[in-house]
Amino acid sequence: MSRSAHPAGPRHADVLPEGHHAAPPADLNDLDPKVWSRTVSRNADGVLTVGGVDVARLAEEFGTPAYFLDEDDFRARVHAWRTAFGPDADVFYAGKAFLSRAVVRWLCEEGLNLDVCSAGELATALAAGMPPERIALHGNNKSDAEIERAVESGVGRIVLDSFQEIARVAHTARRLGRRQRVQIRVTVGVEAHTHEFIATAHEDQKFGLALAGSTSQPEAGGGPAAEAVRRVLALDSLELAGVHSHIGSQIFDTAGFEVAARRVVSLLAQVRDEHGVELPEVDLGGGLGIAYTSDDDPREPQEIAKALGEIVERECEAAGLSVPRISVEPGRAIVGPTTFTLYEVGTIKPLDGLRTYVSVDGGMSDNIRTALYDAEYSVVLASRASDAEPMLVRVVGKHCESGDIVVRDAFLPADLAPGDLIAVPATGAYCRSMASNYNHALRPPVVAVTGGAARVIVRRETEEDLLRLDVG
Ligand SMILES: Cc1ncc(COP(=O)(O)O)c(C=O)c1O
Ligand SMILES: N[C@@H](CCCC[NH3+])C(=O)O
Repeated sequence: MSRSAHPAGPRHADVLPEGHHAAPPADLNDLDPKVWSRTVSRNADGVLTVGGVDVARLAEEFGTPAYFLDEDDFRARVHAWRTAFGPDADVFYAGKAFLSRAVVRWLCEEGLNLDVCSAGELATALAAGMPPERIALHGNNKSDAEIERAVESGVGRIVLDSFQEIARVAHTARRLGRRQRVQIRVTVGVEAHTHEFIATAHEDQKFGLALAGSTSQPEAGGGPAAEAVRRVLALDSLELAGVHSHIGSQIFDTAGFEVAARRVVSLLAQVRDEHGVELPEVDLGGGLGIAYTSDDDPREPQEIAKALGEIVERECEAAGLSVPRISVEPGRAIVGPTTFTLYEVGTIKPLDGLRTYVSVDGGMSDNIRTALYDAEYSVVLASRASDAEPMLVRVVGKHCESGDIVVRDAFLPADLAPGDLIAVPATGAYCRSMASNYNHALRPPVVAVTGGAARVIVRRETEEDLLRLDVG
């Protein structure tokens, strides 16, 4: 990897288009602790380091693009969620955000449970030794094979998503001579303030069973969810442990969770009235937001645990119910901030009066979130510090797609040059797990860094990997 000498960059007038209002940060070398994991800093030479290892060395050893995961930060976040919710609640890490065997082992060591939503995630969890009773299986279209594998291996809960699935899980459990613990996924009718594609509790979408009998009576409890409860309670091979609600993802305020908790508790009260049964569990899902840029203001686990605990307690008290065991399923909030993606800068193309396009050696194949959700990211020059003027940039990938954008709007120093390394923070969630081989890109490795040492936990794909699948 070249570390070229840096030619004088364009002048300020070239790099900040006239009339552009976004303000560059006071110091482009700053690392906002909101968006960077806890062991990230710059060394005396201004080079970004994580876990005591500098990015020049990391790039040399592991290449770019690559995801670098701050293991201490991951463990600290897991611990914070575990202690915030305490022994009377359960925290399930949502494996869809990022899953590997190392991650499963860390979760086991730190006492977390795991939410999986496919056979592949379940296989990874079991292969890495997660006790099956600590696994929950999700999915709106679980296959027979997935249901069978889950029941057979003894997962702690299957979250039922449709009437058809109730019958299918019951049938499989009966055939295998098991009594399967289940929850019912309820759609509570909350409009989460997030991107449409990642909001999951409004009525018109594919997940869950609606609580509402009609949209004008969201609290009525006379809808499909109540019917699902009736059906599950009538089946010997199913044990109804509780209800589940997940309102969406990248959510900052707890108001939506409060409404969800209230509606879920109203269903518990109805179940008690109708069936004389108090369901022991309520899962309020995941979805807690993280800081992708300095403008984002995420809540701490402690604050979330307190708010959710209080609302469930209050509602249960009002309904005369004993308080169920609460569980949550954070994915992004645990792994998102732990990781940054390191890229090498290639082509730099200033567009007069607009912005400068900075092309990197990855793109939408390692981070689809910008293209898919208009997600915002930040970026810094990582291989050196610079006191050059700020230049408005768009960081783009190398794919054949004009929407191949990694960071839509950001500032980098105007002396940026090909061969520099730049780092995009907060890429731990839904980047490697949603990575693709578009243009036959090789998916980047995930490298865990701690205590001055780095090790690959998911290796980089090779051309042989690509060709092995191509059997024609
Ligand atoms: C059922 C369920 N639980 C948990 C999560 C995790 O969400 P997040 O990573 O935003 O915490 C998701 C994804 O949105 C989900 O669908
Ligand atoms: N994949 C999405 C969130 C959906 C998570 C699963 N329901 C993201 O990157 O934000």
